[in-house]
Amino acid sequence: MAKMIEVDNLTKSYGSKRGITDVSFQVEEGEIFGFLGPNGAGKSTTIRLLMALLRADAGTARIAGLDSWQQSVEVKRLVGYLPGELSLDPKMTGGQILEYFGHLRGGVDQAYLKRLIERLDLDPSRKSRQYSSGNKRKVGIIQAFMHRPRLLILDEPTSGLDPLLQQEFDHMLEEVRNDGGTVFLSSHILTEVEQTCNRVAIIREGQLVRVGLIEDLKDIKRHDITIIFADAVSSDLFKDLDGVERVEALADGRSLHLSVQGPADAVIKAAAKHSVVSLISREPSLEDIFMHYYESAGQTAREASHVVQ
Ligand SMILES: Nc1ncnc2c1ncn2[C@@H]1O[C@H](COP(=O)(O)OP(=O)(O)OP(=O)(O)O)[C@@H](O)[C@H]1O
Repeated sequence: MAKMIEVDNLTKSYGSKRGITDVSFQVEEGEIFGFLGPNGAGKSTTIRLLMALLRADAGTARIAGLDSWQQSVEVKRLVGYLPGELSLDPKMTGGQILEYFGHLRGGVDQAYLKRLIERLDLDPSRKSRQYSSGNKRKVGIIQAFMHRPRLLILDEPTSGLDPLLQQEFDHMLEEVRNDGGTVFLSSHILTEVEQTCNRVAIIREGQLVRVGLIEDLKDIKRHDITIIFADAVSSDLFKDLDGVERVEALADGRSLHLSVQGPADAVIKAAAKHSVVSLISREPSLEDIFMHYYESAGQTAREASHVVQ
């Protein structure tokens, strides 16, 4: 399959501040590729280098075989780009802004644009200064999709979108996938990337720590589960179960807090033998997951062994 994105040893520092170092990965045409990392990891820097909004200190970025920096005009033509922070003219309405982007690009199918506006439930008649951050994000998403680009580069596209709109956005990605389009999207939320992407690169402190299939993320996937029982239940009943890494008995004597890696099946079955008042499961932040996963002394070897393209 053709390579849509090829990044080779891309490096950028901001003076003495770290940006990204030696980042290399490839995205095939037709992939929905996730770029996952905690805040400040270097996602936006990588994306801005891909879009030639920044110049690399070293390394290259190519899109559809074109050099991002040398052939930036051609590159921008074939990409739909959603920046992390979109600045919109506060005096213009959403509709005027989209019309303006449409003129710049040319050839925008007006019926498709209208459908996108309806699907994301945007009121295009309001001035952008009146828009909430979620509405601004909608304008950004629509302008990225509106000319049906071969490649979508989306920097944290769903931040600020409510869950229903996130679902609609997922459908839009699915349609792009079915039409053979390619998507590169960044996120700091593991579950979000899991739901929409087939492959993922993980960046941490400016360096790639992994590139692989979503299925291969099982070992870093964790859940924090809190179970409140009707009566006291000993933590010993849970500590040796499959996937349980840690159990803590809370001060009320009836609640347990567990950190579970992988499926929670064994925990749920063990809990069901008792009277459960409530069970709350949440995904820890990527920062927490990384802190746990990479805290061992063999960090470098472990990271290096996972960078498989
Ligand atoms: N213009 C800049 N000047 C100085 N340092 C910067 C600049 N832009 C980014 N950095 C630094 O580069 C590193 C990577 O930032 P980047 O914005 O690429 O991360 P990110 O993964 O996109 O995170 P976020 O989701 O918080 O934007 C951070 O340490 C950040 O402080």
